[in-house]
Amino acid sequence: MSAQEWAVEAEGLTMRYGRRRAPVLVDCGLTVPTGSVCGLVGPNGAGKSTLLALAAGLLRPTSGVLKVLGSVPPGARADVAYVAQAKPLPSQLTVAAVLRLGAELNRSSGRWSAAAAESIAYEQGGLHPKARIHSLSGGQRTRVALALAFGKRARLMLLDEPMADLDPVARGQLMGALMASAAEEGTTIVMSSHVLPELESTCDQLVLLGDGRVRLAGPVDELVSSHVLLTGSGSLSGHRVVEQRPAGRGATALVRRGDALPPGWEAMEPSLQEIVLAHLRTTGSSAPALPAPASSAPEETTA
Ligand SMILES: Nc1ncnc2c1ncn2[C@@H]1O[C@H](COP(=O)(O)OP(=O)(O)OP(=O)(O)O)[C@@H](O)[C@H]1O
Repeated sequence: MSAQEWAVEAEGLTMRYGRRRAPVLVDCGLTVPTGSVCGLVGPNGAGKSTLLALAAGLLRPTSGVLKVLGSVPPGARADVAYVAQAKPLPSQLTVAAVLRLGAELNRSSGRWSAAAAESIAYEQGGLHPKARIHSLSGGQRTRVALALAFGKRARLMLLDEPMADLDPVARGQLMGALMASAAEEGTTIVMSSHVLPELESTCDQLVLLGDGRVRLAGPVDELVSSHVLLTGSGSLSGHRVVEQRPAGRGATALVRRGDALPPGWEAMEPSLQEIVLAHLRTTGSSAPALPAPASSAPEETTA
């Protein structure tokens, strides 16, 4: 793929908040193809919001290369919509005024769609145009933030846990709108989330961060086909084991697909959720990032 075909590309990306702090992201390399829907997962504190804020141009990397739509952020700002986890909006304004502000701020791009923004806020969301932001619930505020993102008709949407405070109907509705935007307009979507089933049904790319590093990244179908879920017992020596857990009298193990099945084990195709959970469980928790080892390749244990 040429550089133009990556919506986001990072190489050796390192970020620390202050010289004395441990780095939050260490030597991260990843690519997100244009037009893809990419799930960004990782434990609390893994650096997902930091990565999205870097891509939005709100933070500067400590070192390494980060390009968004071919430019160093915030170079492509006009083509990027960013919805932060906190969804900051002017609390005294009405919903209609916020959407007017969105139209004003995006006038120069010529791409603003009042219809797209209003559809999310009013038709689908039932918000009153005269409602003030401070009077809205958390989920309703999220809807306004997403309405702005849809109105912008950006080429890339960077969404930080966009569905976290939405009810199940609203989640389905807005995920549907995101998928339609990706399918019909080729919008690239990078979305952090802890809701794995939601990602499984929507994402074609995945990036898993852990301990400040990219632990797993690539097309979902390749990630699934490169793993096998084994049940049984016996030695897994020589196999690249991601995680092994006791189950009944034997064990289940998620391993990287190799040439031959080990004797005594039955193989199944794992779900994306099983793969992500296994990597998350073996990646550690919300501990601070470790100093950089030599490579950012996915880490596995070998039994
Ligand atoms: N402004 C900041 N100043 C200093 N440290 C920060 C700042 N923002 C984030 N951090 C630290 O960077 C690390 C990664 O935080 P980040 O919010 O990127 O993680 P996350 O993966 O989005 O977590 P979560 O799933 O909980 O939202 C955490 O250890 C956090 O304390």
